[in-house]
Amino acid sequence: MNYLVIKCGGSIFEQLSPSFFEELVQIQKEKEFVPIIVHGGGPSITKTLSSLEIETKFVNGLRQTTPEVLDVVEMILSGSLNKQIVRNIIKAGGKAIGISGVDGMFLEAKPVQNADEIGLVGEITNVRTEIVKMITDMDGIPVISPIAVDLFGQHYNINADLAAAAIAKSLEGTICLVTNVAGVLVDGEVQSSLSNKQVEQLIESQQITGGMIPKVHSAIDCLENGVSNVVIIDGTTKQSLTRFTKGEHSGTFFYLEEEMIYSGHNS
Ligand SMILES: Nc1ncnc2c1ncn2[C@@H]1O[C@H](COP(=O)(O)OP(=O)(O)O)[C@@H](O)[C@H]1O
Ligand SMILES: CC(=O)N[C@@H](CCC(=O)OP(=O)(O)O)C(=O)O
Repeated sequence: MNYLVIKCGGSIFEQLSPSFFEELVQIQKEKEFVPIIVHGGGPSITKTLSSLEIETKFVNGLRQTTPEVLDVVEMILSGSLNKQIVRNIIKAGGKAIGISGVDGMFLEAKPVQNADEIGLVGEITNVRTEIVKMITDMDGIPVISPIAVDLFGQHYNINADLAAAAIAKSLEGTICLVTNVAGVLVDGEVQSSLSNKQVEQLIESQQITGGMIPKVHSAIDCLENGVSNVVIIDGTTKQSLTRFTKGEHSGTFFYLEEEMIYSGHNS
């Protein structure tokens, strides 16, 4: 099976047109790829937190998550946004089944290393792929919200790019990170491809910041762990998904740059 993990960022929810979901349903019908949606929802979470007068802070693109914040994150991601996407797929003629990483312990996690600083943010330790396979075997499109759980029933907030990467790695699929920019920009120019080394340099020089950091880290992590095709594309451009599945180049592709091995010889 050629699983295609499509991560939809919260940054584009408002701008995703019905044609995006029609393309998705068409891709599923053509059967070359088995699509799986993983979604974020950062801006909606921030808006709701602000209406509740709860402060928002991000550390390297990850939300500082107190128990109070986590309740809001789960309500927005696994509640309204997940079901909004399910309904949009139904409107486009598809069958979608929405779950969060908590359901069936689909995404198992442990606290991140810097939990002292960022709270209830998790690192995924196990993906129960049989759960999405059950849905895709029924011709459903899984729609996954990135909340994870541990064996004690504690839940965790997971950045959606990192959740999508964990799922793509476990399924040895392809991953397409759909966002609100045309790709990774450097001095205003879209980079058509970037290597792991260039990514680190661009983070270091602060050309890549905020929400783009977990995205590029996920991209490289995927490549290093068996995912062959990783791209960031613009969800606001028509046909962006279809073009990707047809092998047309848009957005930013990623590749691994091997260490240069000195092959000189002494004479
Ligand atoms: N070098 C960069 N190129 C493009 N976008 C960048 C870059 N550095 C930071 N960003 C920011 O990252 C944002 C995308 O991340 P994010 O807002 O988390 O999106 P999503 O909700 O789709 O995950 C862009 O809208 C832009 O503001
Ligand atoms: C730990 C962490 O940062 N979780 C994210 C989950 C949502 C997300 O990733 O949404 P986007 O894809 O729109 O950025 C958050 O709380 O915002």
